Amino acid sequence: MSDIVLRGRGIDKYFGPKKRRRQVLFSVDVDVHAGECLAVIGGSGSGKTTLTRVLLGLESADGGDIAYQGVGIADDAQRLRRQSGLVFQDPFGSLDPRWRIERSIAEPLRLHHPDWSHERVSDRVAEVLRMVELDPQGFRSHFPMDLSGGQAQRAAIARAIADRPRILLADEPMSAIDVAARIRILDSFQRIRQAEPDMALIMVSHDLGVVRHIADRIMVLHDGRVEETGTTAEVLDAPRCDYTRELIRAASL
Ligand SMILES: Nc1ncnc2c1ncn2[C@@H]1O[C@H](COP(=O)(O)OP(=O)(O)OP(=O)(O)O)[C@@H](O)[C@H]1O
Repeated sequence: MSDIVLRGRGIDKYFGPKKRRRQVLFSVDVDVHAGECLAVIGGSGSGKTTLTRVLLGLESADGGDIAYQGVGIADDAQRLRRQSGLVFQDPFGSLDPRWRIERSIAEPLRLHHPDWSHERVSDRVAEVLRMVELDPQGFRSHFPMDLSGGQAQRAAIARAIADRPRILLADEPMSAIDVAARIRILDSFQRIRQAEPDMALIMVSHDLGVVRHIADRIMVLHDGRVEETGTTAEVLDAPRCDYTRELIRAASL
């Protein structure tokens, strides 16, 4: 398989004050390969969000090692932050309500590439808006409040990928969006993956239909422990664990 871009070994995480400390991740091992979509699935509270935040250095781990492109993230957190994009459940939380969409997408580009001309920034904004099927002509001058939830999520995705991240984390990106609008978001992710074949996509999702559609591999978490990891077909069509079978059965109800 392709290169490992992010590797976690023995990741432990605790929450809470000293006396009531509760462990939420138990010695989790995870590899994320360049260019793949790794889906992280599991019941509510199983640790999906915590694991992905720890992997990207947004939260500290209490045990274990995480390396980005072979370098421990404790020594180089800045580089990982800069080379990762984040998409969350609520798109309006990622877009400043006072800014037009153009500015929300352009701002990180200007920050990271002070040498880029106005035209170059503007061209990249248009390019990423087209990737998520938002016509730059109209949408670049809209404010978030002018957009539907699905459009706002696609604008948030455009913002997250504008600077060509090596890793894109999408945490339940469709769960707050109407069912009818979800397909365009999935299409946007597919288009981005084609345009950026080395970018790794880590997708946290409850929706096994979405996962089957987009993921190459799946990691199943249960109460902070890895139940199984395998290709999408292995995990969804021939699960090895009872817990995975339960998740699949529940999803088909
Ligand atoms: N900041 C925090 N402080 C204390 N406990 C936390 C914090 N964040 C998460 N937890 C706890 O850690 C456990 C794992 O939470 P996490 O959000 O990672 O699970 P999840 O699988 O993403 O859940 P969901 O699918 O409901 O979003 C849960 O018991 C949660 O209550």
